[in-house]
Amino acid sequence: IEPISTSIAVGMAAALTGFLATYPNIFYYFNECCRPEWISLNKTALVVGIGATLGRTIYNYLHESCEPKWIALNATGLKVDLDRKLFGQHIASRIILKAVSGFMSNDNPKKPLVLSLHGWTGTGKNFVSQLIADNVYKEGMDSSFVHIFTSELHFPHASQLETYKSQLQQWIKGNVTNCAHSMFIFDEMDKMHPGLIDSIKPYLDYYDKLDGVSYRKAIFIFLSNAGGESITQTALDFWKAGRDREEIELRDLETLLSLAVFNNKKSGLWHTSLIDKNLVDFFVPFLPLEYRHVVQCAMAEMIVRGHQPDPSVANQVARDVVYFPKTERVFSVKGCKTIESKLDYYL
Ligand SMILES: Nc1ncnc2c1ncn2[C@@H]1O[C@H](COP(=O)(O)OP(=O)(O)OP(=O)(O)O)[C@@H](O)[C@H]1O
Repeated sequence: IEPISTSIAVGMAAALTGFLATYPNIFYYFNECCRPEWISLNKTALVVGIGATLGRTIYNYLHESCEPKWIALNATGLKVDLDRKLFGQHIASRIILKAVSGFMSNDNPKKPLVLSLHGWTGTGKNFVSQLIADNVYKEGMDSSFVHIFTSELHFPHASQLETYKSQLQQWIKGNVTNCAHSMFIFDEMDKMHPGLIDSIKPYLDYYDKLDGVSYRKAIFIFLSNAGGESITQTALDFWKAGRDREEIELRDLETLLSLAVFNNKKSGLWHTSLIDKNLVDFFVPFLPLEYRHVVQCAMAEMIVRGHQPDPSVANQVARDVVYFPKTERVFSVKGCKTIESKLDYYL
């Protein structure tokens, strides 16, 4: 390299850079990104963009959506919950686990899952619905995809039947459109107007789509006391015969249940075609609860409240409960329903 020309070249480059530095606009003329006000504008846009993306990510992470992250069956969890938390319901426990696991593992069900839970008051029908919700939805009963209807609360006036019908249909359609894996619980189903039950019938059927909406991944749970008396009679017959309650099988109750529920003209269910169209997948009987189950409920409640479970307190609570029939005093009149409040008195 020739030293004189190199020095001249370096000197000229330095002079040109110095000249350009005193006239920044010349550079901006060719490269507009570097103008200071644009730099600050771009910086602001960048910060806003990153903020928005981050915000959206955090929102999606924390806010429940109709995604597998939020909705997926924990089959082991459901089994454990049914085994450990639900007392005295061996038939219901078995059917529920089989029905829910089978349905949730099917990617392409032909129809929604429809369960009809029957039995005496306080025997665990609402409780089981909660256990199902807890093991399907991350948010459990608080999930925005779990919906509860109570006949007397939501549909109190028979005169407004037509309004209720269209509201209920819109509500179901809207929610299933929003999330196919929605769950609908209808409490006091036997008190629901037959016309209203009929209005939801299309959603329970084997349709691929209705008005562009598929209902096949939804879960419908109907709760009622219908059939409770005949279930109780069977349990009492077993007790009188000295037979173990766990020996009672679904087939011992099925016929009785259908006769009691579907031949009972006072029952809302009887008037509907839900039954003869076979839209209910499983009829689930709940047995009346005995003294020992009430003790178990009291013990469980103590644990829930963070107390050391005390058998003597649990027995005191169970002794305070009313049992029927009057002579035998085998089954708790209110099941485990009042145990929670009774416990306040003893703790
Ligand atoms: N079989 C059971 N095992 C454990 N706990 C139970 C059982 N049955 C009832 N309980 C307890 O009693 C409470 C009330 O029961 P639940 O509401 O499930 O009764 P239900 O059968 O739905 O009654 P109803 O027909 O009057 O609505 C539950 O929240 C639960 O704590």
